[in-house]
Amino acid sequence: MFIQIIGVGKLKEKYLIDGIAEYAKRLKPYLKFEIIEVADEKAPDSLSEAEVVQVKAREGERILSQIKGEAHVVALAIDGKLWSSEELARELDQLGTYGTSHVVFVIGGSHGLSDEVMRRAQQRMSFGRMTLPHQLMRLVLTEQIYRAVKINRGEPYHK
Ligand SMILES: C[S@@+](CC[C@H](N)C(=O)[O-])C[C@H]1O[C@@H](n2cnc3c(N)ncnc32)[C@H](O)[C@@H]1O
Repeated sequence: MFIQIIGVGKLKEKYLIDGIAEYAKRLKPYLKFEIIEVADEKAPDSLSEAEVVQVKAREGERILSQIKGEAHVVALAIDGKLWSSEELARELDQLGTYGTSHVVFVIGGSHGLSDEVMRRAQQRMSFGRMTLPHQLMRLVLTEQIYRAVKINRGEPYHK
């Protein structure tokens, strides 16, 4: 299986870069894994509602331009469906079983994902009702993908 994560903005914090690199390395024997960073839209801190929609739309265009037609897209959204680690593992397993070999997880920028990206997504996954910084979300998601792989292979990992 080929799994991609698309995130907005360049990762800056060393601890996040190192953490993601560690899980990417652990994933390597099991599947093809890639993180794509699209540019974030430079904007002042205080924006009107219309400006926020515009920022999300521009970032959304960049995200959509990176998604291949056949890819199964999972958008990360606070109000999405809550999945346990076992459910994520099962979803990936089922997708693979029924012929979907390319899964793209999409994480929004600081204002979230555009409606266009949400419409492209086949599924919306929530990590709970708390808002996580989008860059930290990349690390948490990468670890959960690794956990899912270990669950599906029945291999030992942290409980
Ligand atoms: C800082 S959050 C954006 C917050 C924005 N107000 C919103 O409601 O989407 C940036 C991105 O991180 C992801 N994210 C943050 N917390 C999440 C959570 N608890 N579950 C799923 N995704 C989350 C989402 O993709 C979100 O678009």
